Amino acid sequence: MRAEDLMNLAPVIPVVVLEDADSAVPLARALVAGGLPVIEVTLRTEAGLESIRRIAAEVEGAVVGAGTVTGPQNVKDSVAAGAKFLVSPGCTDILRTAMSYSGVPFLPGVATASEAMGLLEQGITAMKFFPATASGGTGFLKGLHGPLPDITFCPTGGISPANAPEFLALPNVACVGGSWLTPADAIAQGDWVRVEKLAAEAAALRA
Ligand SMILES: O=C(O)C(=O)C[C@H](O)[C@H](O)COP(=O)(O)O
Repeated sequence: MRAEDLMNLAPVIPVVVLEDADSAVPLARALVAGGLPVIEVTLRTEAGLESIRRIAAEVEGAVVGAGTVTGPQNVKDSVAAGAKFLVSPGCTDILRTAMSYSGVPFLPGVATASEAMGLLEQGITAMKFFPATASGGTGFLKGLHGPLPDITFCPTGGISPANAPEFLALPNVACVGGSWLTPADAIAQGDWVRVEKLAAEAAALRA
């Protein structure tokens, strides 16, 4: 699968931060049931890799990937755990090389025209735009579409149900990412019904 194909699977990629790997499977099931099969589990917490492992092994229909990938070891560990894609907040030469050889699609993070051009020079055309609202939001993406029409973005960082439609309407946006689908209190309470409802609302953002 190419990164572009991954981005077309659903309008929203939930960015999930898990403190307890026991929450991973029911949480992922709720997201998939709501219509969001692509799930990014961040490596920010100790439970991240184990959560990826369990979702990859147990949740039918889920396409689980790793977020907060910042170096080659993260790439190796994530793929070994079963990650089907990789997402990074920014990109360095070392990280790009590791992701390129990972065998799975990846979305390297960029926030400037030069960063995007650096990746384009390497043949990379799918990128995360991060942090999206703080770095110029839809105005930035509209501006970049003129000179760099071949890049497709997944804006993440500051996206909400309120502003997601504006981003999704842009020709160079295939999907958005966000943490709003999996609120920390819902996870702590095991409120999977709420997570499924949030996912269903997000899935309907692009009919
Ligand atoms: O952990 C990572 O790899 C990141 O790059 C950060 C996340 O993508 C954002 O934290 C999500 O942003 P919010 O939806 O505004 O919470």
